[in-house]
Amino acid sequence: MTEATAPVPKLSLIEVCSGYGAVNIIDTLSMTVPQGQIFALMGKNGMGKTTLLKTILGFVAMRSGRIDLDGQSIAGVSPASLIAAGVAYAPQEHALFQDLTIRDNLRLALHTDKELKQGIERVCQHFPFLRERVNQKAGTLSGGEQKMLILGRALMLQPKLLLIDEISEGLQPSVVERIGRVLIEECRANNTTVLMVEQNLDLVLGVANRWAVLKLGRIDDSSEMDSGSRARILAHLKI
Ligand SMILES: Nc1ncnc2c1ncn2[C@@H]1O[C@H](COP(=O)(O)OP(=O)(O)OP(=O)(O)O)[C@@H](O)[C@H]1O
Repeated sequence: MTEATAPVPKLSLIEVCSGYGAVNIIDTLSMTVPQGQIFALMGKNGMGKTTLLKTILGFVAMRSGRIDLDGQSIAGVSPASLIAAGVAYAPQEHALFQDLTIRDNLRLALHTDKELKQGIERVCQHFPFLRERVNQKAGTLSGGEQKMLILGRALMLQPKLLLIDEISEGLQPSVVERIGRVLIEECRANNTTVLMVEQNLDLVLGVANRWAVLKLGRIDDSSEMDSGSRARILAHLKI
């Protein structure tokens, strides 16, 4: 009898440590993000969520442990090579060039202008308000509109793995819902895997297949999304 082989996860972290100066912020953290799923990472302020995303991307050095993308170690792989391999990042802050136009901010996601027209069209289908405003400077968009542009730019190259940092912060409920729909559509259309750091529980409950709570640099709890998830997550996040 042949044994069934488990599918290779899109991303796996094994006993990863990273941090700043003498302090480890991420502390022997292990987690697995399955292919094609939306994985929500939650946790109180300062627990290391952004640091974890930056460690995956190589912006913060991994001190020990192992990170695999499609089963292959990404130790020493530059952020630029990861982007070329289909990884995209929608950061929490300082993400846009305020004095560049929306078109030029979107263009920055690409290696060449060959994909520009098609990419802008795809982003404008998700966020139609951008269509009439592509020549406007990004800095003239409202905070919420800028968040949509940040996500749009991360989607320009139809990423295989999308890392998102608190995209819903400060957004009105209808925009949060739109973002949720966009993420679900991208996953269905392109088999995109999403790792999202998120504080908005309704968004997480609406889109995520799995969730984890980060506490002091480690996974404190994790589960597939089910009927008990809401209460469990709330218990972790209460002050
Ligand atoms: N560049 C840095 N140098 C030193 N310490 C840092 C740096 N960046 C973050 N930290 C510290 O690392 C810890 C984790 O920060 P991080 O931004 O990863 O947390 P977080 O869970 O994303 O928080 P939040 O929910 O508030 O965004 C915090 O104590 C923070 O002050």
